[in-house]
Amino acid sequence: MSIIQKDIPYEFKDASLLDTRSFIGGEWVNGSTNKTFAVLDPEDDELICNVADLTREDTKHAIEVAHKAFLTYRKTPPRERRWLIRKWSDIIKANREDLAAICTLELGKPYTESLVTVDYGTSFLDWFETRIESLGGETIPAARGNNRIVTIRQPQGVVAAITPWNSPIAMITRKIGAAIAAGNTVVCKPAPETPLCAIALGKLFERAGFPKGVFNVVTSSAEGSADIGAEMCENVLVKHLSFTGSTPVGKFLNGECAKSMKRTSMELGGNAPFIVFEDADLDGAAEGLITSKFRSSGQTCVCANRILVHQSVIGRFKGVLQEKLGKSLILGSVWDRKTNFGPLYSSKAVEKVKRHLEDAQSRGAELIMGGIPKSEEGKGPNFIPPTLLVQPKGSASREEMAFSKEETFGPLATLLPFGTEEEAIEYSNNTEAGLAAYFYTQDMSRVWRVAEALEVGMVGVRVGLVSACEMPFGGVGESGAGREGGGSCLEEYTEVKAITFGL
Ligand SMILES: O=CCCC(=O)O
Repeated sequence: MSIIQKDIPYEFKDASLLDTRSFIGGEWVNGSTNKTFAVLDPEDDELICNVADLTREDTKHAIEVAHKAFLTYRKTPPRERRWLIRKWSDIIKANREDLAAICTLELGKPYTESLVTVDYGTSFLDWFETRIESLGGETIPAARGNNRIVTIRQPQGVVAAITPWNSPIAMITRKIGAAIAAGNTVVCKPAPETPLCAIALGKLFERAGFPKGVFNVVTSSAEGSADIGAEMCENVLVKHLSFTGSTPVGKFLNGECAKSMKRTSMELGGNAPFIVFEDADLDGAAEGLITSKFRSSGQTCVCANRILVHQSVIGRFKGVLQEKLGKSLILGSVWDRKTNFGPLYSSKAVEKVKRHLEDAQSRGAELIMGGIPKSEEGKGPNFIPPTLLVQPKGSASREEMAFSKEETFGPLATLLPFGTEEEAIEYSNNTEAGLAAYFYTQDMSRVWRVAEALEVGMVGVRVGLVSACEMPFGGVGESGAGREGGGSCLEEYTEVKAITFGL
């Protein structure tokens, strides 16, 4: 019998991937209290199912189990770890469609986009697999004479991972895959809105043949999340906390982890500028902006948030963008294969977009397309169409606009005019959250100048999408610390040990 309590237009090939239980030490458990929490379908806010609501005590148990597993797993030869990671990736690929359906169901992501998300998720495992056997140290001639120094890299121990709702597959493979590939064991707490993908990934992990306790999933309600986070920060068996989420929560967790000097990886908020210079290819820039701003309905931390267009081309750019938006984004049921633009994940997200839209309009921005739909338009409670505004020159200061201070995390794009390169850079850097930035120009000198001047961790030059398994993902300032993916992906989850030999 399916655990899903509503009708959906998708038939699972393997309904056993759907489960409401947590995964600890290779066992599927309901938790010590048997309490549950509701998971809702963002498309209509209807109940999907009730999932096990685990406690702090359950989390402590999961950490102990993961620690015990670590004592043997850390000795697994790299070649064997490689085959296990490969197997997990292959099994995920074999279940790609069902996994995408689970993502669509709990995140409201259009099914076709969910398939891409599954592929993005496995790309990390495939990338990590290639790095495992080269995870080595160095040989260093000692300056003091007859000594020789070598370094080795060892896994850290139990890694606790707190993963976000907006990318419930790839953020798990990106964190957990790297930690496990490097020889650690993991306790993962998925977001309360999207626990089902994590549970399904646990099922597929189990089938890949890893030892019990290497990957553990602790599900919890929003109310219980703080307690679970506290256990992860305070438990001395946890050696590394990896978090993707908001800056305030990340700063709090980082502070708590500092008390026991835990390593942390923090992927926090962004507020990405997107700059269209006067010499830009406007077609390319409009396509890049659609990808960057409207991918996942604007719900990623690297989505463009502050859009600057040179005052001499803003009129033309608006026309090109509007035309391309009308043609490229297809709204409809998230289960329809043609749909590529879906609802937001919750009413909380809708409220924020609404607030940013009203704020921009109250400061003089003109609505060009989209806006908050009236309830009788019947597109579902959390749906906001692609929304475009233009701020006329000379109106209220752009620094005062709500989206200049916090990321919208929704499909709202306001075009802001600017005059000089210096002005664009100054406005772009006027944020604590330096995660990603994008710009379009044909001038190679400007490419280098601007790329070097932007205070962010990732720059897209003439591209609207930078995310890739081989690119070090992460930001500067309050957008986080550490990098995920890229060349040092596994090193993040190891400790260097130096061994000095006397000859
Ligand atoms: O929002 C989190 C990360 C999304 C991405 O990897 O592009």
